[in-house]
Amino acid sequence: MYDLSEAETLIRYVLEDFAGVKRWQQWSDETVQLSQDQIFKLQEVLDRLCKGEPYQYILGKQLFAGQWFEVNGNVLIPRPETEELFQLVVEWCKKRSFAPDTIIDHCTGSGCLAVSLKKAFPNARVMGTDVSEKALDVAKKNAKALNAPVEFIQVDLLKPDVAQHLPESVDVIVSNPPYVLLSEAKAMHVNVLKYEPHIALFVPYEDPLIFYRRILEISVNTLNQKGLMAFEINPLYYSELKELFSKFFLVELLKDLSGKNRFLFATKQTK
Ligand SMILES: C[S@@+](CC[C@H](N)C(=O)[O-])C[C@H]1O[C@@H](n2cnc3c(N)ncnc32)[C@H](O)[C@@H]1O
Repeated sequence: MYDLSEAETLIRYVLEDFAGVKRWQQWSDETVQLSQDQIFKLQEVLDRLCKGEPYQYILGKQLFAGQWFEVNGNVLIPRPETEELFQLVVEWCKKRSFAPDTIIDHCTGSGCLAVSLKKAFPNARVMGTDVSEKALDVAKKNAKALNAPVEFIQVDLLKPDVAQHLPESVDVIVSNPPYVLLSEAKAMHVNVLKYEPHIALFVPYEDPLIFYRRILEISVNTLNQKGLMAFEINPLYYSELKELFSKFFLVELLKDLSGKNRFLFATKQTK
């Protein structure tokens, strides 16, 4: 379901992208005559929308941190919470006048975090990892289109040999890994389940901490003293995650705009 302003924005994008009706034409009093071909394209879009396909997959793009990212059914549609994570990481660094040299984004998907971080810290070496080759294809396209040289590598974080592919010293590690249990699926929107990649949503073995434990394991010795590990988390497991990371790091939980414990920041030094 869309609210009124979302629906209006969507209609404007659809008119522009699929029927070639420019923004100024949409605002002017002039009548725009659509061709048969344009009407056919609009009908096609309407059919897909009526079936519940997310408009981002239909348009093939999503705005994230002020930039358009290409998306398709092989990548999760970047969420506003993840944009909040990006902003919080940038603020954290700026507040400390910390210019990271090396940044890793695990489970990069569309590359939205990795590419945005490269834009925010152009001098940093930025890497993005993902198990899905098809997701990495999208991430690479986004990095190229947005002129953000990011190194993308295919790794399965759950396999033992991951560390050898990663730098030995890292300043910032971010991740929005899969964090939903299959048992939570019934509470999810049917269109998310139908159209978004399940590998991006669900944890294997019904283990909600699996990716965090693994990223912690491969990063505990490589994160620099002044560095930051920042995660998007499932608010249902914030206390277990806090306990896990507190064994090695100073931990701060941050809330998202809807007031949920959505982000975990782990550092080696005092705030
Ligand atoms: C929640 S999505 C996040 C995508 C993107 N970072 C974002 O925030 O929009 C999780 C990503 O983890 C990847 N993934 C799933 N299992 C993985 C594994 N075993 N190793 C590495 N990446 C994995 C998925 O392919 C997916 O792109």
